[in-house]
Amino acid sequence: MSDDRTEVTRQLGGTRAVEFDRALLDSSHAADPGEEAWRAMRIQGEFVNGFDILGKLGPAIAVFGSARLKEGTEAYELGFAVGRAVAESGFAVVTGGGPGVMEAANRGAVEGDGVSVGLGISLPFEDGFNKYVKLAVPFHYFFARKVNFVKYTQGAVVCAGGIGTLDELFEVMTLIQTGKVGDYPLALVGVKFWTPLIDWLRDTLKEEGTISEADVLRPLVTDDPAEAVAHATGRD
Ligand SMILES: CC(C)=CCNc1ncnc2c1ncn2[C@@H]1O[C@H](COP(=O)(O)O)[C@@H](O)[C@H]1O
Repeated sequence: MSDDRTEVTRQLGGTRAVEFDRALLDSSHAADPGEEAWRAMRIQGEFVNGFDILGKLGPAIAVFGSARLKEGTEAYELGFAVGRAVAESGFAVVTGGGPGVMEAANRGAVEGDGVSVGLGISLPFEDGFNKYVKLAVPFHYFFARKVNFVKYTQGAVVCAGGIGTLDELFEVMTLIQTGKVGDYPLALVGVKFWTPLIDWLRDTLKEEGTISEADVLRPLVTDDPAEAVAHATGRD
């Protein structure tokens, strides 16, 4: 591993940090209550570090997408085009800093001469930041990281992904629906990928009365990275 990679992996905290995080959510309450109290300080530190670094970022767009869809897939190509278009629009690209579509978007940001940011998460099986992240912000807690994603971006482009991507999409949709964030445009890239989800929201959730039409209509769904970025940046 190169020195750079060693450094970013170190920033993510290594194995010990992963064990600490599991301990936070351990419902057997085996931990010493005194230690638990100190864990709260560590969480606080994560917010302080994120706010300190990202507060100086300027206009930025979040790009969410699969950790597993690698170079050679359509999703990677789209992620790259999205990252480049975000950078060329004068916005920083903020991803989860990992592999797959996140790497593609950071790579596009570098290609577009833009600011390339990764909000990394320490995971038992992950490998540090992808090599296109130029500003690396390490997190140990998903919830602290999600606050920083939304707080420091003005909109999001969501590419094809799995559980993590859906978590990020529904986090944003919940915050919008409940008025916790105001104007935060959302664009979904990949008509074939996202249409079944939108149909399910409309045909099942809206039909059952658990969401409203506004919730269904909110995200733009497109195959065109330029259109997605114009929407997320509020320039459409
Ligand atoms: C190969 C592998 C699984 C590595 C995981 N390494 C990761 N590194 C950084 N962010 C991640 C990672 N896994 C999930 N995420 C977060 O969840 C989303 C991707 O999860 P998924 O692949 O859709 O479910 C990303 O937008 C990212 O913010």
